[in-house]
Amino acid sequence: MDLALVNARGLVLLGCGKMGSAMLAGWLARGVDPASVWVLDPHPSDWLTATGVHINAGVPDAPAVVILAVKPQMMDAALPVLVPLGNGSVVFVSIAAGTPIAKFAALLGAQTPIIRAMPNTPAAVGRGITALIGNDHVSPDAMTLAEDLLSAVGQTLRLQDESQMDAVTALSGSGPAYVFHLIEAMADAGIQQGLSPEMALHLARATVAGAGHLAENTTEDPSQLRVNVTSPGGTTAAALSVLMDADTGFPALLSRAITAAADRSRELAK
Ligand SMILES: NC(=O)C1=CN([C@@H]2O[C@H](COP(=O)(O)OP(=O)(O)OC[C@H]3O[C@@H](n4cnc5c(N)ncnc54)[C@H](OP(=O)(O)O)[C@@H]3O)[C@@H](O)[C@H]2O)C=CC1
Ligand SMILES: O=C(O)[C@@H]1CCC=N1
Repeated sequence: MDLALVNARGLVLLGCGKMGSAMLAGWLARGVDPASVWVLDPHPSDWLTATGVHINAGVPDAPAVVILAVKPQMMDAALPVLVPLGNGSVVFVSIAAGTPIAKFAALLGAQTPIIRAMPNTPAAVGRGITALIGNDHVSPDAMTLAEDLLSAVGQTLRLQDESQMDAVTALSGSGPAYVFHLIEAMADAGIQQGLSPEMALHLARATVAGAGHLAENTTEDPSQLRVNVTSPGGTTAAALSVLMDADTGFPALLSRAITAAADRSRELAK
């Protein structure tokens, strides 16, 4: 990561809630100097205060990068304070769902380098994945800087077209919630089968975490991994006949869920 540039010119973080604090924790752990970070947030947490970053203080004239991490609905109210940094060399990186680059260009100035990014909450443990795309004013060095920052909290992936962002938001941005709900649902089903709540949650959490780790660390694709669990005529086959039902199984359900999320992302753009 180009810490020298961030540490020399500064990083401004607008909004330090769940995603902002997850990313900030990663940057500080990777050597970003707290004295080079300016955070704007109306209700700083105890954790944020203890980091030693500047909080709600005047921001530098030309920081290396500004990260926009407020809710999409708050952007109109929150952004005006940063308009003086637009139309210059300061790179803006927005992680707001559904908010197009054109909206930031309209608010910050048409010449502003703007990157739209979509991270996810496993960033809090350095295991996020962030998709990015920038406008024509983003130089290769600026894109690399944004990628370096976001790779401090996980993997990064460049998009070819901003229109892909709604699907990305629906799949990987919101996706951790689907997996957490899977854990909840598996645990509840285990309780129905007679396990204690503690044991059911323990088994469900470890199973999802272990399966995710295996899926990421093998050359076999997920469908083969599924087959590897499934003995002919056995218990897994019985479960999969329910989960793979064309009308009521996982594929149809997740298709509906991800379509709803992508549609909501498109709505937020309006
Ligand atoms: N959570 C997630 O999984 C993901 C979220 N995102 C995007 O990240 C952004 C932030 O989401 P998330 O972290 O979940 O939301 P949070 O509500 O946790 O964080 C937003 C933060 O912004 C603060 N804030 C509100 N108004 C202002 C303002 N005027 N100036 C500065 N800060 C302000 C809020 O303070 P207060 O709470 O006191 O109002 C809060 O601390 C959203 O745009 C979302 O779409 C993207 C990917 C994943
Ligand atoms: O729910 C949301 O709108 C945000 C964007 C992706 C994850 N959380």
